[in-house]
Amino acid sequence: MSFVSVNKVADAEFPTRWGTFRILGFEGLTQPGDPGRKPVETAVALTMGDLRANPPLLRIHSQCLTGDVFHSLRCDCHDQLHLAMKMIAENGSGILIYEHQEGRGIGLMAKLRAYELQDQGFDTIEANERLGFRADHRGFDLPAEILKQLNVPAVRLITNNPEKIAALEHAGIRVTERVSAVIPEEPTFAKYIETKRDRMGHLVG
Ligand SMILES: Nc1nc2c(ncn2[C@@H]2O[C@H](COP(=O)(O)OP(=O)(O)OP(=O)(O)O)[C@@H](O)[C@H]2O)c(=O)[nH]1
Ligand SMILES: [Zn+2]
Repeated sequence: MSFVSVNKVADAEFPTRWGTFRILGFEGLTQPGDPGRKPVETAVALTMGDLRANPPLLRIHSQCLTGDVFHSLRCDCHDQLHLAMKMIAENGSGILIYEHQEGRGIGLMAKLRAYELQDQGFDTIEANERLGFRADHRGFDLPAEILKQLNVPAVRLITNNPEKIAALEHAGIRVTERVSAVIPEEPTFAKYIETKRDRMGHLVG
């Protein structure tokens, strides 16, 4: 287990365009000596409604400053984030965990350098590899610990990424259903989606 402890540090009302959530702040203290990990990792959970009746809808969203804030059309992140919030609000309950794993965990500056390489014709995986990274540096143990704190043993996961399902199951959270998170494609991110489908096994198209 990579976390010594995970603590809820805040719980407040959170009105949004799609409805009123609660916003919860979590701090996870990582195992000392865990290479490449910050001593404390944080994540935010937006929750709505009763989380215990059925396996709730869950979205784990990885930070994408360029998509989430600037609505970049290099990727589908912005629309996926808002689709998930809308789905949860329409369902009346669910959880969105927002993790600071910018650029699939390589960080913002490295992601921008990967953009430069993509502009030269490399796909997202090749660009990461040329910078000395793997295709994906994320782990999903913090969201799994947060779910345990929330007494949520099983979820209906909003994702196209089978790795997220495997990671949650491995961490002891049952995924009873996958809910698709496909966004209408823009020409500017067609190659991004194609690489996810053809090289990363994402369930799109
Ligand atoms: N390294 C890198 N990361 C990117 C790039 N574009 C977006 N990202 C990051 O990719 C992450 C989102 O991952 P995706 O592969 O789009 O989707 P996913 O979360 O694995 O799967 P879904 O649940 O289906 O959305 C965010 O952390 C983004 O910052 C890129 O060009 N290079
Ligand atoms: Zn993005």
